[in-house]
Amino acid sequence: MTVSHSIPVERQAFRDAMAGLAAAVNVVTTDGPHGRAGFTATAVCSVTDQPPTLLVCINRAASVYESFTGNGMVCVNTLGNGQQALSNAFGGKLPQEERFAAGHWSQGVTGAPILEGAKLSFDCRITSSTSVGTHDVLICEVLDIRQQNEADVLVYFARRYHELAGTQASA
Ligand SMILES: NC(=O)C1=CN([C@@H]2O[C@H](COP(=O)(O)OP(=O)(O)OC[C@H]3O[C@@H](n4cnc5c(N)ncnc54)[C@H](O)[C@@H]3O)[C@@H](O)[C@H]2O)C=CC1
Ligand SMILES: Cc1cc2nc3c(=O)[nH]c(=O)nc-3n(C[C@H](O)[C@H](O)[C@H](O)COP(=O)(O)O)c2cc1C
Repeated sequence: MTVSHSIPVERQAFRDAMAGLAAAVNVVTTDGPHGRAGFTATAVCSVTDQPPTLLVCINRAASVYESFTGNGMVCVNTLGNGQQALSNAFGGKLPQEERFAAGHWSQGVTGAPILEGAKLSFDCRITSSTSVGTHDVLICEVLDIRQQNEADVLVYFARRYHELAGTQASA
């Protein structure tokens, strides 16, 4: 293996490499005094199970950024098969009303919109955040989990969507 510390990795080379990482697709939502908002995110992962915590990376240039940091509450809705249209709606430049018109919503403990029919929904409170480059890493404590759908999961890999078959195993 060749290791070099002197040659900076170009942005496009990083993206091309990251396109080789398969990731779940999430519609991340918020609501509160700073408005209802949502965006598509693949930069989501588990941090610790005590207390149950996940992270979400959000671009500070996104139109939704102030709503998320201002409200301090998020719901991470993990998409299942057949929900690519929702991913596209929340990943594009559509106004928020048009994004939310693409789905049906309820509310849980945090007030953030819960997507009806999502595979999983994690209702969370943002406990801290750290700026890294263009993004903020939001540390989110999970207050409630809804497992809504046993269907296949939607995966984003090689710049397109895939449906991954199989039921989820429990420990
Ligand atoms: N962390 C970051 O700032 C970004 C990371 N990426 C990573 O590189 C891979 C390839 O990306 P692309 O070549 O753009 O094609 P792509 O087709 O995979 O990306 C689709 C769209 O999602 C956006 N996107 C994906 N991940 C994002 C992120 N973490 N933050 C902000 N926007 C994001 C892209 O900019 C693009 O508009 C992505 O799948 C992702 O893993 C891509 C863009 C930005
Ligand atoms: C598959 C996919 C994954 C994305 N992942 C992220 C992400 O993890 N973090 C992020 O900040 N933006 C991500 N985006 C981009 C946002 O969804 C997009 O910038 C936002 O919805 C549009 O921003 P706007 O409201 O400024 O138009 C992703 C988009 C797509 C299509």
